[in-house]
Amino acid sequence: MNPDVLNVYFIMGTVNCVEPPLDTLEQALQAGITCFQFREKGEGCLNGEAYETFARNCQKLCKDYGVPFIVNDDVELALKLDADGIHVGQDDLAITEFRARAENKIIGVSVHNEQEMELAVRSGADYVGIGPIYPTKSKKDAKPPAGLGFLKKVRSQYPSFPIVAIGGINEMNASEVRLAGADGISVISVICESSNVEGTIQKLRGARG
Ligand SMILES: Cc1ncc(COP(=O)(O)OP(=O)(O)O)c(N)n1
Ligand SMILES: Cc1ncsc1CCOP(=O)(O)O
Ligand SMILES: [Mg+2]
Repeated sequence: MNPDVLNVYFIMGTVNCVEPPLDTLEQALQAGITCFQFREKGEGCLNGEAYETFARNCQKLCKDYGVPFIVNDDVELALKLDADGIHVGQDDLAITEFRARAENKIIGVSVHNEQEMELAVRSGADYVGIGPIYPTKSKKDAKPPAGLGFLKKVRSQYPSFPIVAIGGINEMNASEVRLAGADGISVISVICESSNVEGTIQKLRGARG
C-alpha cells in the first residue's frame, strides 16, 4: 500500500467523542485526515442496529471525502459493508484467514515485538500499527508505553514497510514519532477532544504535508 495513506490516521468511536461523533469525523475529513478507522468499542458503545447504522454513516462520510474506511476488529462488519480494510490485533482473527475472504482489502496489524512484526509481514499485512508509544487513556487494556525504541528498530529492519505509530500522540510529539521512522501517526483523543480540529490536524500533519 501507499504509506502516505497512513499520514494522519484518525480512529474514532462514539465513546471517544465530546462533540457529536459524525460532526467530529466530518471536521477531521475536511481538515485532511488520510485514513479513518471505525472503532466502536468500550463501555457504553453502540450495539446491534445502532452500531451498524453508525458504521454506515461514517463510511458514507469517508466515501464523500475519498478517505479509506477501515473497520477495527469486526471482520464480519468489514465484509458486510465492503469496507476498504480491517485492523486486527494479536488477539483478533488471523490475517491469513481474513485475506482469503477479502483479497483486495487493506489489512493492518498491531505489533509489539520482533516476532509479531515478522509474522505480520510474512502473513501479508499491508501495514503495521506500533504502540502504544506514549501513555494513552483511550485503550484500557493497552500494553505499557514502549517509547520510540521499538519503532526505530523496526524501521531499520524494514526500511520501506508501511508503519503507523499509535498511543498518546499529539501536536507536540508527532514530529519525533515521524523522525523515528513512522510513515504516519494514528490518533484518537487529540482529535476527538480538540476544540479546533482543523488546527490540530494541521499540526499533526507536520512537514510531510
Ligand atoms: C492503527 C492501529 N494500531 C493499533 C491498534 C490497536 O489494535 P488492538 O491491539 O487490536 O487493540 P484495539 O484497538 O482492538 O482495542 C489499532 N486499533 N489501530
Ligand atoms: C487503540 C490503541 N492502541 C494502542 S494505543 C491506542 C489508543 C490511542 O488513542 P490516543 O491517541 O487517544 O492515545
Ligand atoms: Mg483489536
